[in-house]
Amino acid sequence: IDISTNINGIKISSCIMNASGILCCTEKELYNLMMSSSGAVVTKSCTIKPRKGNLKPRYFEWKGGSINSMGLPNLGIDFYLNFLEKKNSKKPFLLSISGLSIEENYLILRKANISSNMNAIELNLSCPNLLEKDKILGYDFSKISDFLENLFQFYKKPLGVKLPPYFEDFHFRKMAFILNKYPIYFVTCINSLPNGICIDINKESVVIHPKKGFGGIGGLSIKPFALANVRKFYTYLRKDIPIIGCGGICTGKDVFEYILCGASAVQIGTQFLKEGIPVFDRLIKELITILKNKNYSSLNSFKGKLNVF
Ligand SMILES: C=Cc1c(C(=O)O)[nH]c(=O)[nH]c1=O
Repeated sequence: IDISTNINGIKISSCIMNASGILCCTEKELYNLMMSSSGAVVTKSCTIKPRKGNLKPRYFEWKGGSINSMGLPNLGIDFYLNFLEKKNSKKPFLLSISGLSIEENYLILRKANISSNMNAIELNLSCPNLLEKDKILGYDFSKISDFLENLFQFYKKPLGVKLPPYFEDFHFRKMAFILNKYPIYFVTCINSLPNGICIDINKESVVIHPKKGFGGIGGLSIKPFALANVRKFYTYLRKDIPIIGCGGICTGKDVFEYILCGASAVQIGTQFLKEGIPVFDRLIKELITILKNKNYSSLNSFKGKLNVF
């Protein structure tokens, strides 16, 4: 049973990897991922300078998943480029970047343009936890269009994008139309659902400190929306743009559902934080059991073949 995948030439031994942001910020975390069964290593979205992130509590788990307003804590682009230079592993690395402004993204990309050891950039267009005033870039179609137009003038290396969830067909068509104009290496759907709140009824309060308790929702409860985003982009994107699914994956069955919707690989966020490194071996085992029972030999046997009535 082959559960490897190929993202535009990047061969990934197992289609299951970590999601950006989860246990992938420090040298130790990146090393652990590099040595794990995660098919690739996705780094914490980085900025030009190190950031401490938001005040705590900034993460909370509930039965439906997680809420976070981390505020982009990371060690800065130079740390991640340096880690990539000195790593001695063949495992693919996706370097996630999330500048606080278009200009900062250009600065970071110019630095990344020099590095040879990363397999691709995952350009985060969907951080939901910046200041109230900041819109989610992924929802500003004209800004994105201009940004990508300028970006691809100078950035010629593999680059994919991480998108926020969309909910209307028009938005999927609009975003796919923009992305289809560029050499986009992959699309990761979705980032957390923006600006939810979770409540503690004993304290009669919100559960996280930043932004009056509003934060990105991840985990189990967002899976239906994430599957829908994968399916929509699988329908509207150029066939040569692979999709990486992300959102609420807890079991091998969930992984199967994403591939059925058209994903070529998946990323594990909240469940990875809950379970740690062993989550990858468990999901691989569960997925292989499902493929065996269904007599499928590889992902291509069923990828995108979701039946509709
Ligand atoms: C990069 C910042 C992000 C963060 C964060 O650092 O607050 N949380 C998310 O759920 N998604 C993000 O993209």
